[in-house]
Amino acid sequence: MKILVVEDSRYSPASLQHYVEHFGATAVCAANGAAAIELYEQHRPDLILLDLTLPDMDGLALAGRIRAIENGGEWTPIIFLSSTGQDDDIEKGIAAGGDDYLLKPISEIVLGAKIRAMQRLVLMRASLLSLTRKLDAANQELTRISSIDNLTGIVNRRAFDEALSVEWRRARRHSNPVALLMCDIDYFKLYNATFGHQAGDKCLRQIAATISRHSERPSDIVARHGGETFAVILAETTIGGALMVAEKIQQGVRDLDLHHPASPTGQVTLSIGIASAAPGFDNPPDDLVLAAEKALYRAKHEGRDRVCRADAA
Ligand SMILES: Nc1nc2c(ncn2[C@@H]2O[C@H](COP(=O)(O)OP(=O)(O)OP(=O)(O)O)[C@@H](O)[C@H]2O)c(=O)[nH]1
Repeated sequence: MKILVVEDSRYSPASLQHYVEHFGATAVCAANGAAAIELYEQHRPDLILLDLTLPDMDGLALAGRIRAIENGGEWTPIIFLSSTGQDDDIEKGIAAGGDDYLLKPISEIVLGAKIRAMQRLVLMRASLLSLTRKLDAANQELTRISSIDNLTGIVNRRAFDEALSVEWRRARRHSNPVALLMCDIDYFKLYNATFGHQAGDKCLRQIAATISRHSERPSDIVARHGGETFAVILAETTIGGALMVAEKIQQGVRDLDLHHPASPTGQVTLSIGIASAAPGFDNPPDDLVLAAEKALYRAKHEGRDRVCRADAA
């Protein structure tokens, strides 16, 4: 334990330092406020013993300065040393950010007891801080896990809804369009029936990776929207831009050359519905989803393995 001892050494030569070291702690000594601040910044002690009367500044003011320097969540116990022990002094000391006080001349036994008590608090606080940090990390991991689809590793429907809503509001602020792609694997039921569920899962992972690879901008968000349906949010993208991305994705899937004998093309293909809209105050993001879904439905209806566009309201 490191203790910063701040007192005018002219009046109590080295005795406090002696006591502190007697308790197995390391003493760092300052004879005035300016030196105390410097040593505090340099050593970040575990405890401060602070005389109320210093040659260059008031002990109360120094306590306030130290509290102002501490980082958020940091807290160094301060014990004031008072020669009067008047209620007023004590009250002011605690109000200035102190935690306890000691009456001068200092009793070695009382000092030892207070150091032990503060040490307990410091240890408790450190373990609380470490627990809080672990809890924060666990919470972050939980949030990450709860937004990821287990099978494909891309974001899930819940995170998609959230992301679209955030993007929608951002686009409204900047008067930008938002585009949405709804990509659905053709005849996937038959794929599962032909090759089994495990092969179906593998196919879903490959399609997710291919869609992600061709959604190149950092702001593009690829999500698993449902069983074999994937959604792509494209920020600041018009219907023309969305069409280009959709065609790249389709080509990427064709290039995978996944054998699908039950499909008329003999390959795994995608049908894609695209929509783009400029968010206003009276068109919710659901309208964009609906428009892209309608376009996807048309792509299916018109024979699959194609991109259909719709203009959202
Ligand atoms: N292997 C696997 N299959 C899934 C998963 N989620 C959904 N499916 C299957 O995806 C199939 C989707 O079938 P449908 O909605 O009839 O669509 P489709 O057979 O692709 O036909 P179209 O979309 O009209 O071309 C169903 O058989 C689901 O069981 C999954 O996580 N893994």
